[in-house]
Amino acid sequence: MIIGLTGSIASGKSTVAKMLEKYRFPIVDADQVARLVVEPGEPALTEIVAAFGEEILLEDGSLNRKKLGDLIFHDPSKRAILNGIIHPAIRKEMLRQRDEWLNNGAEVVIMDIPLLFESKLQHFVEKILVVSLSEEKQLERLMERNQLNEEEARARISSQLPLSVKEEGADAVIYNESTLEKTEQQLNYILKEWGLV
Ligand SMILES: CC(C)(COP(=O)(O)OP(=O)(O)OC[C@H]1O[C@@H](n2cnc3c(N)ncnc32)[C@H](O)[C@@H]1O)[C@@H](O)C(=O)NCCC(=O)NCCS
Ligand SMILES: Nc1ncnc2c1ncn2[C@@H]1O[C@H](COP(=O)(O)OP(=O)(O)OP(=O)(O)O)[C@@H](O)[C@H]1O
Repeated sequence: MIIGLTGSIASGKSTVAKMLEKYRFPIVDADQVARLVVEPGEPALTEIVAAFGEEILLEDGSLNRKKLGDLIFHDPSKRAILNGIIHPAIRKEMLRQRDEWLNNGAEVVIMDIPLLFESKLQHFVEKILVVSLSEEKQLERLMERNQLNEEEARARISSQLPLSVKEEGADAVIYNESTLEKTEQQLNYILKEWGLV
């Protein structure tokens, strides 16, 4: 079974993915793949420089992620340009990793895809698990984790679809509002319901 794990920025996908590792389910992580495909020498990085200029690189030739983030989270047209360059490469590598796990005999593969709904990738997966929380808590955790001010954090949140829309498209929802123990209990319940543990 292919499970799509999604949510919104800082809703707790990586936290839930870590809990899933305990069950030894293989995980394909879109954020990790997104870093791989922009390493120096990769064609996507060359295209990013062509679109955003040399000043998007750090002195060592690697991508200045902070600078690119500041640009694309404040400007939908720049975000669309970046997505157009990078998403095809991310998708290709994610499917390659998924197929590698399946060919090696995995029965369950978790695909952690933050933009599953925004990029209309529902057909990639058989079940969709959404990690949700209140916007208040999301803002608090995002500001804390990324050391952002409120305006920067709100720009990132509003560059994605509202969690209410994602919950409607989910097969199951985890509310990651309070303790990690409560989150893990919900996860265990869902895995049992789906016959996976
Ligand atoms: C803009 C970049 C360089 C900022 O890097 P940074 O290290 O600050 O953030 P990181 O990559 O850890 O992403 C954090 C979160 O931001 C959100 N996010 C990232 N890119 C986007 C996007 N294009 N649109 C909306 N939300 C996004 C996701 O929730 C993601 O989990 C980076 O996010 C990026 O390359 N984005 C484009 C690729 C992409 O769409 N990734 C999302 C998963 S497919
Ligand atoms: N139940 C919880 N209680 C307290 N802190 C939490 C809880 N769940 C997650 N966090 C913290 O909130 C932050 C966001 O969680 P996490 O990194 O798992 O989100 P994410 O959805 O993977 O984010 P992104 O989309 O940015 O990759 C992290 O700093 C994490 O440690």
